[in-house]
Amino acid sequence: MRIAVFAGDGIGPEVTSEAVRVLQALDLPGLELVEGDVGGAAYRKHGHPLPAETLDIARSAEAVLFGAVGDFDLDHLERHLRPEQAVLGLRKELGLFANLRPARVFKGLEDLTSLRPEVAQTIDLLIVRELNGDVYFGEKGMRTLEDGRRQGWDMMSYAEDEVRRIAHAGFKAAMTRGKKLCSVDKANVLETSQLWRDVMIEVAAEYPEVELSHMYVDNAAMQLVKNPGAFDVVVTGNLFGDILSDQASMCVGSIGLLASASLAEGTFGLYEPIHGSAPDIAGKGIANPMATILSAAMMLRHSFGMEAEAVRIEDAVAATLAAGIKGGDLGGSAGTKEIGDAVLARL
Ligand SMILES: NC(=O)C1=CN([C@@H]2O[C@H](COP(=O)(O)OP(=O)(O)OC[C@H]3O[C@@H](n4cnc5c(N)ncnc54)[C@H](O)[C@@H]3O)[C@@H](O)[C@H]2O)C=CC1
Ligand SMILES: CC(C)CC(=O)C(=O)O
Ligand SMILES: [Mg+2]
Repeated sequence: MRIAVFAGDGIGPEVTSEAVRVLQALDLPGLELVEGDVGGAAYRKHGHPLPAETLDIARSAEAVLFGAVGDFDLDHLERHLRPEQAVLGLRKELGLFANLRPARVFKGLEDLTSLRPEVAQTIDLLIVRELNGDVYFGEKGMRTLEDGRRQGWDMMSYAEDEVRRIAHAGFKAAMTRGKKLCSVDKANVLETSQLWRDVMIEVAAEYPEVELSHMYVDNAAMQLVKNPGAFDVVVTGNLFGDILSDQASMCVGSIGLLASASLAEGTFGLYEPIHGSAPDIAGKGIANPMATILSAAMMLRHSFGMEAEAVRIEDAVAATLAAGIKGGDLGGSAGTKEIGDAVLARL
């Protein structure tokens, strides 16, 4: 079990080390953890946020456990050298086009979410976000116009095959869950979204058991707060999925709880919390490591077929929360290590 561990910046190393402790406690056969530099930390050491040796480590592994990247002190750098390029680069280079972001309410947190408890407790949804296209990877630029105004642009585009493969990922996920797929787009104004919608309808014919619906992204943001229990699987593009998943995290209590898996066709995957490097709390030992610990559980399930071990981790996290052990993000006072200890004790 060769796992690449890329902790990154800010709270990345703090939350990743707790997830690593959990993996080590499981006594997994042949577990081998290989660390690599990413993000601002890698830029400071190697002059690049995603050095070639880091990419090699990822390619030599069966899975990547990723913390977070981002360093406001490096915002002056040219875009291709900024820390965030590490995670974008890994997603692109490794062909990780499907980003699975589950959100459900843990027992004991029903009244801590940003929703009414009776609304919050209905949430059990999965956002399937396309991860290799859209405005993040389209042609982009900045120029100064003749009249001196600056103009910036980022091209939004999807090719049919890119939509088709994420559509299949969405329908397949729906088949393992409640068989409802809501495709979120902005087809009333965007050509990209019209193509997206056309392809979703075409692929739906291969999954007659799944009920496909369509929703504009602005309405989806509203419904996520009004009636989140109505969603089962949401399939959407890179930008909309990025935004809606942060929103979904607050519907279930905190961004410190939302895990993710970034997948290609096979069993290889990159697993990371959905949050960033949180510079505002970095170095204080107060970040919630649960999202990263739950990402490790997703890794065991998907990349190594270890369902029982994944469930053990998820149960230990749930039991920790049910016992009232919470970080500051959930109104509690437990620190990063204390939460890690509590999860380990319950394993
Ligand atoms: N995948 C990645 O590596 C990502 C990187 N970023 C980068 O991270 C940096 C910070 O971005 P922000 O917009 O501030 O987003 P962020 O997700 O890092 O933080 C947003 C807010 O949530 C809080 N938060 C995040 N994770 C938490 C945790 N585990 N426990 C408790 N509180 C937590 C933070 O303290 C902050 O108030 C930027 O450089 C950004 O580009 C942002 C998102 C994802
Ligand atoms: C660098 C960003 C695109 C990362 C992010 O916000 C995310 O993937 O959720
Ligand atoms: Mg995001």
